[in-house]
Amino acid sequence: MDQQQLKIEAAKTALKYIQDDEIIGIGTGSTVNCFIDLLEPYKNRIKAAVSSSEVSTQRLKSIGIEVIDLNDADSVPVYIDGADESNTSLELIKGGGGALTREKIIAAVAEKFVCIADESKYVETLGQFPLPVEVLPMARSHVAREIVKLGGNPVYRAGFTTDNNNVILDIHSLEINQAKALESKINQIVGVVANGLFAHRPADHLILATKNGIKEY
Ligand SMILES: O=C[C@H](O)[C@H](O)[C@H](O)COP(=O)(O)O
Repeated sequence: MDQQQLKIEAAKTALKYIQDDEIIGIGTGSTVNCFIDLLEPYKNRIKAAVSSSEVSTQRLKSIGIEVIDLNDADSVPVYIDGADESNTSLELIKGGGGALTREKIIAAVAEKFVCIADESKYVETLGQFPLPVEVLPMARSHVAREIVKLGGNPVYRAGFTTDNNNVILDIHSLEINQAKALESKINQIVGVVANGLFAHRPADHLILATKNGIKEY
């Protein structure tokens, strides 16, 4: 099985979390796209979706699923999203697609956060994938200098603007052993909107598609 097939297998396994007449939270990225592509037969059972990006919103609408504002959602029982890395505690790095802030907000609201991923995402130590940080444009250089003080190597994601009209710094060369502490430290830098560490709010479940089958944590 290639990586794309593994993503589809992870997405299929997550279908069991769909409950009739409930609002579902939908993340962003190629793995979540596989999940959305499986949702058409469920569209009359799902009450509505809340979405973490304009791209996912369009994809959901194209198959006839209503997307509502998170402020109008009375509850979000389950949130399905991918990740760039997960460690064994289900702490994640997210934001490779730049959707980290809205993803973090939906994950905070959701009762259950189910992460779907192929085996390449499962790591012992977070940080090989550059950590995305969403930053207000005018604070870009300031935040970059502060990140250097924390030992990281920030790289401006040139030509990319988030759905919130901000920019992304991708932090290279971090070995993340204390994810919660680092998440908090980066959040304290003025100008940071959010960072892609999901440690204070890790996933509740991880569906990992491997060449030897599905593993659930
Ligand atoms: O901003 C993007 C999200 O955090 C994605 O969940 C993450 O980048 C994983 O994406 P993919 O499923 O394409 O590897």
